[in-house]
Amino acid sequence: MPLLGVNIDHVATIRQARRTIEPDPVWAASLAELAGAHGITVHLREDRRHIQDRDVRVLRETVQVKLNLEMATADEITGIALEVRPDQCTLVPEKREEVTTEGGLDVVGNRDRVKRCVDQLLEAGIEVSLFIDPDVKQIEASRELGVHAVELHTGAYADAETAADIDREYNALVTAAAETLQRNLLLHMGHGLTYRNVIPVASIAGVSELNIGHSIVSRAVLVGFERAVREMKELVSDPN
Ligand SMILES: CC(=O)[C@@H](O)[C@H](O)COP(=O)(O)O
Ligand SMILES: NCC(=O)COP(=O)(O)O
Repeated sequence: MPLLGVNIDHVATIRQARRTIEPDPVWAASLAELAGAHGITVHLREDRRHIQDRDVRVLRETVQVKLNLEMATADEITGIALEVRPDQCTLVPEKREEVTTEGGLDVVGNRDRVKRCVDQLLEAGIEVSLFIDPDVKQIEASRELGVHAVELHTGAYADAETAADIDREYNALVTAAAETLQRNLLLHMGHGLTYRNVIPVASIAGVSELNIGHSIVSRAVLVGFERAVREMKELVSDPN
């Protein structure tokens, strides 16, 4: 059974829409833990559009399950990771103008830069995972860097619309999963997984960690909406 890492980035997205203090992703992490999450994932983007430095530092103090920090290979962020020491760092590509992480890290094309970051993290005793497309060349390049795991980007599968496209992208994940396991790398997967598309991915043999965020936060907003309105209505209808 894969472990569930809950990505709480988009709790912070709602907070940053007003640059206020709520909702606090630290509280969301505690609730996720109480609900049985095996891990908490946050992506400290260089542009700080959602998760902030303070969140990562407080989460390091409060999270009792695995804390997974997603990060670019940038020196500034690597410095924060080395200071905060999450249990795991997942290296991801970043583009300022993207809405979300569009593709996997190009480990083949950026070997030296990725290696420099990986080496520093491994030396500090932090587990390292590389967020890559389901591509055998990227898997092999990841293995050569001595990382613990790869996280296969499930976005193309999640975005596929026709049955043929879904099948093709799913088969690519299944093949890449087998290639990953053959190389004795831990197999993680994530991005764009939802309540509708997760079951086939969770069923892939050997997947040990799924990181899921946007869909959980989206559902939380809706399943909590009625109660939130009721509670506000009680306050305004009976202010005394
Ligand atoms: C790397 C990844 O797949 C997710 O963490 C995703 O990056 C969430 O953050 P964004 O939606 O800001 O990309
Ligand atoms: N690495 C994937 C992740 O952490 C969550 O991605 P998403 O579910 O928010 O698309």
